[in-house]
Formats: sequence, structure tokens, C-alpha cells
Amino acid sequence: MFRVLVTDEVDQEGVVLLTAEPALQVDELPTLPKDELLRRIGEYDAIVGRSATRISAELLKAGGKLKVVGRAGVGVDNIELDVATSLGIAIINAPAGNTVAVAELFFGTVIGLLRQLHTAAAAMGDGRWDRAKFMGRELKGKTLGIVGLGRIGSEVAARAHAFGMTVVAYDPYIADERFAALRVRRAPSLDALLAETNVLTLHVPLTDETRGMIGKRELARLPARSVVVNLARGGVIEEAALQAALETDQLRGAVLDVFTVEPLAPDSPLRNIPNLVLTPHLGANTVEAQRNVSRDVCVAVRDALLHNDLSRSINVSGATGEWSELQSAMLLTRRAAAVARAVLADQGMRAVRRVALRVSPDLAHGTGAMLAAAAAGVLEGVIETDRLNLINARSLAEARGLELSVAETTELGSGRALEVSLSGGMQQLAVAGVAPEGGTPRLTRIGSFHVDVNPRQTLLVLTNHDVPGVIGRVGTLLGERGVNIAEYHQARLAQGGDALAAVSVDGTVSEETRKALLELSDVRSASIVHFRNE
Ligand SMILES: NC(=O)c1ccc[n+]([C@@H]2O[C@H](COP(=O)([O-])OP(=O)(O)OC[C@H]3O[C@@H](n4cnc5c(N)ncnc54)[C@H](O)[C@@H]3O)[C@@H](O)[C@H]2O)c1
Ligand SMILES: O=C(O)[C@H](O)COP(=O)(O)O
Repeated sequence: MFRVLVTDEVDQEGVVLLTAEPALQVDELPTLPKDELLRRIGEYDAIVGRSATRISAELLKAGGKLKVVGRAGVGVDNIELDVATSLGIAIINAPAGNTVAVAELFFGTVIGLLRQLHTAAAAMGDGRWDRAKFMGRELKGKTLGIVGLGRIGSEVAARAHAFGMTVVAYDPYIADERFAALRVRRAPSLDALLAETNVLTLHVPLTDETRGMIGKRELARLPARSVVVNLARGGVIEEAALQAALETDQLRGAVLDVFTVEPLAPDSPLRNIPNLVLTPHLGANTVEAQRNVSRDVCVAVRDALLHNDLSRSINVSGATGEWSELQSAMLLTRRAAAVARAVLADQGMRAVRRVALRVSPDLAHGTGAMLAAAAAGVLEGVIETDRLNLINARSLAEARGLELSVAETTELGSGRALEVSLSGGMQQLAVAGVAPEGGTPRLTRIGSFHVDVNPRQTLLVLTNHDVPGVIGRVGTLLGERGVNIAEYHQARLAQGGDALAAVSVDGTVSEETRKALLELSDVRSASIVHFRNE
């Protein structure tokens, strides 16, 4: 049974998908004060919320059982992502569901500003009929400057064409083809964009690069009497600089939906500027958007908890396509790495320095997640953590100085083949296998020895001299100790030379049994790998 805390009034459309699951116990609570949430978070396996709940490092650390944080919205600047990653907590957001809501709010607010609708409506409420005073401006023929041509920026651009605007954007991370498809002219720099913009709109995330990207200097570069709209995040525009530009009439007006500190203080000076339209972070506040994001995030949180499906997690990298289709490859990768690590350790090489993964082209789409699986296989049983998983394995490995690499190769053949090679000092060992889609993964090579064994429960890897009688002696010893053999694959390089046995057994095997195996004549090494249930 997993416990899920749903807060910040996440829409019912998604919540019912969680409550419908017998294996999930869902508590719906209003946005909790920080201290109360800190006190309670330890009870939960997952939390689903919106921007009102700050997912701080302190909260993540207090969430001893926390596996998943679901964000019913796009922005994850309220979440300490690096801390979540190092703790192995999946972060899942709902990136697409509120795009249209924000794009439509842009036109609603900017037209409202240009036609002074909010003041006109207030004047009507006061009993006045001031037609001449409310002379407006049109969008047609104006240049719209978009900073950030992602999902929202693109939807704004598409609609701006219908208003007869010239659309220019600055987004160095978007390819020329996308600009062309959207019929948007690329500005070579932010300064170049500002110089020709009549209506500036921001659709970037809050990052180290975008924080304060529009300040006094940038506002001064806009043509006189331009309009500035920020529906992205507080902090992207410097509020004091904006206030000054509005009060000196350098700008015609501005719209802010987001603020450096939310909720905006009741006595904030921003509240008294007539040509500034303020909305209380309403970008995603439509019935449709809330349904969309709630459904998207709740499905993904449910699948992460119940089916270990981390494909929607933004802090597990590098898997495209169906997650379920990659499961067997990730499992095999982790287990191949665990086998290599155990065998090398028994040969005296405990300090692994490099982990090199090679995959056949039909697995190339999953290399990021598979590399994380390889790192987890190397670290399991070695580091002390109750949460070693695909989310934190790479960062934990890199923190220990392991070099991780992955390459696609045709040398392993097709048929979803992979090889994990571990090395350190002069020693190196590669373990390979195949992971048929929906089928049972098989180890096919340990070092130079070709084997064919399913890495399940426990694997014994024995090396011996290729002489008669070893298999019998090993079988007898294991039988006397109640160890049941599932598969026994004996391989050799040449008659009478070195041989290797990959023996899959049920249950666990004690260290004492390993020592007894080592005492059998002609057995040279014995490694035990207990696979974790993943
Ligand atoms: N007001 C609201 O309620 C509301 C609702 C949804 C989203 N948002 C905000 O809007 C932002 C954008 O949402 P989206 O769905 O379009 O995200 P997105 O990731 O699809 O697009 C963001 C774009 O910004 C670009 N970008 C990043 N850094 C940049 C930089 N330094 N200069 C120029 N461009 C840069 C990226 O390349 C990307 O194309 C979100 O991060 C969120 O903070 C606000
Ligand atoms: O990032 C977002 O999706 C928006 O800012 C909406 O946030 P909210 O769901 O907390 O209103």
C-alpha cells in the first residue's frame, strides 16, 4: 500500500484515478503550512501539488518514504531538483496541459491593457460613461517579441499571426527549422529582439540564465511606449526596473501574472501603477488546463508507484519510447553490471573506475536509462543507501569518481543485445546479454566465456580447470546444502583449459557455501550474485 498526499487543490479529474487504485491510499489536504507539511511528509510515498507548495531540500530529506513528487503544472522552480535526484526521488510534472490557457491569457491581458478594459470596466462600475478617455491601440501591425519559443511561446506565435502581428523570437535552444515551421523570425540576440519589439512577452523557465534577464538596461532598449508581458515566472523581470519604466512612461504598459514573491504583498508598490495589469498567477487557471494537468500528472505518479514506470520523471534521463519496452533491457543491464562487479571483486578488484555500456542499435533509444541501470548494478551492495535507483544511480556513481560511458555498436549483433564492461587498474571484465522485448533476459557472455542463463534470484559464477567431475562435485555440494539449481551452463575456451560455470539457483547462497565451493578440487574461483528485486 502506497500513501499519496494530494494538495494545492489539484483537480479531481486526476485525483479519482489515484483513489480508484486499491493499492493507493490518498489523502487530499489543502495547501499546508510549511511546518505542518514537514511534520507529515514522512508518512507519504508520493506528494502531488502545484506551485503553492514548496518542495524544499528540508522537505525532501524529511520524506523518508518519498518516492515521487508530482507537479500538476509546468514550472518546477518550486522543487529542489538536485536534492530530489540525489535522494532518488522522481519528479514528474505535467508540461503540456496548460499551454493553451497561458497563450490565451496573453491575448486576454494584452488586449485588456491596450484597450484599458480594466479601468473602463471599473469606471462603468462607478457610474461613469467615459468614451473619449479610453482610446485604445491595436495589435495589428505591431511586432511581437517572444523570449522562449517553447510550448507556450509557440502557441502565442501561432495566434499572433491571426492578429496580423509580425512575430520575432529569441530562443537560442530552438532549431531554425522550428522557427521556420512557426513562421517566426529568429532574433540573433536578446538585444536585437528588444530593439524591434513593440510587445515583449516572456515564456522561459526561471533558471540561473533567465533570472533577471529583463532589467533596466534591457527595458531601455525597447522602442519607446512598448508593452511588456510576463506570464512566465517572477524574477525573470526585475520588478523595480519595470516599475520605474512604467512610472516614467517609458513603457506604455505591462502585464504581470507572476511575481518574485507570491502571493504579492498587499502593500506592494506594484499594486498602484495604473498602466500595469496584475493577475494573481492565473496562467493555468482554466477548467480545461486544470483537468489536463491533473490527469497527466496523476496517471504518471500512479504508474511510477505501481509499475515502476519512470518514463515521465524529469530527473531520470535518456529514455524515449515505451518505458515498458525497455524494462527487460534495464533489468539485464543492472544485473550484468552486478555480475561483473561481483566477479571482479572476488578477483581482488573492488575499486571500479570505469563503466562502459555498449548496446545494439535497437536499444539506442534507451541508453540514458540503461546507463543509470548499469551504475545501479555496480553500486548495489557497495554503498549504504536505502534508495538506490535509476534516478540517483548516475549521480551517486559520478560522485564516487566512476566514469560512465555508453556507445551504440553493431558488433553485438541485433536482437536487443548489450554489454557492460567494468574496469579499474589493469583489470577489466565485460558481461553481455540479450533482452528480448517482453521476454526473459539472458546473460550470453561473461568475459570470454559464452553462456546462456537467466539472471534471476542468485547466480553463481565458478571458474575451474576443464577436467571431468567438477560439475558433479559442485552439484553434489549444492544439493547437500539444500541449494536448488535452476540452470547450469558450463563453458570453456579450449579442452583441458579454463572453464566457467554460470549457475542460476533458487533463494540465497551463504558465504560458507561459497568457501566450501572454493575448497572443491579444480574450482579456482566462486562468486555469488544475489540480484535485487527491481
Ligand atoms: N503563469 C502561469 O500560470 C504559467 C503556466 C504555465 C507555465 N508557466 C511558465 O512558463 C514557462 C514556459 O512554459 P513552456 O511550457 O512554454 O516551457 P517550454 O520548456 O516548452 O519552453 C521554454 C522555452 O524557453 C527557452 N529558453 C530557456 N532558457 C532560455 C534563455 N536563456 N533565453 C531564451 N530562451 C530560453 C527554451 O529553449 C524553451 O524553448 C514555464 O517554465 C513556467 O515557468 C507559467
Ligand atoms: O508552471 C505552471 O504550470 C504554472 O505556473 C501554473 O502553476 P500553478 O498550477 O501552481 O498555478
